[in-house]
Amino acid sequence: MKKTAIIYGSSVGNTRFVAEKIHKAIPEAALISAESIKAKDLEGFDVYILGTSTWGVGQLQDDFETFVEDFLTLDLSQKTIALFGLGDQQTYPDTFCDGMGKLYELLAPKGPRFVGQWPGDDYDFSESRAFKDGMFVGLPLDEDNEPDLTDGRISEWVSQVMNELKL
Ligand SMILES: Cc1cc2nc3c(=O)[nH]c(=O)nc-3n(C[C@H](O)[C@H](O)[C@H](O)COP(=O)(O)O)c2cc1C
Repeated sequence: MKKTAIIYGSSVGNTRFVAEKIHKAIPEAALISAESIKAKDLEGFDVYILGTSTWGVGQLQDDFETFVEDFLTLDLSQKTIALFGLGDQQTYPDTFCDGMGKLYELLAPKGPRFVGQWPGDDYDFSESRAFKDGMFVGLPLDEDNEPDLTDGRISEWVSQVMNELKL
């Protein structure tokens, strides 16, 4: 398997909880908290699975915001990136998982290959910066309202990402 890092930012633990589940599905990957890592220590990885929750109104999680500034200094042109995001579609239907969308917008100009785009049919939201050209840019998860759907979504998404990585 390509050398893979799962990197997450989490304020009250939901994104960490989900990152641990993704790690269970991909145990060969390294699991890293965004608050404890410098970008230069991540240069040796081929694939980054990046997860952030959304805070404020549509903002990146705090640790992830600091991390991503540093991460953007890396050459990402030969790297592959999969995104996952935590949000609350009931309380924030107009900014659902915007943090993941913002993350995508910051990374896209650096030219990585993105995998793990995900359909929106199964969600109930009005607007999301993470929903582009009819698909989510990564996997949205809602631990506040739909925790029972998380395991199934992760399992399907990880299979999809693994298949895309073989292409
Ligand atoms: C003050 C506050 C603001 C939030 N803003 C948003 C938002 O704009 N969009 C969204 O989808 N979720 C929003 N959320 C929901 C969180 O992203 C969600 O609870 C998430 O699971 C938290 O993950 P974490 O514990 O990993 O940080 C907000 C939650 C709080 C408490």
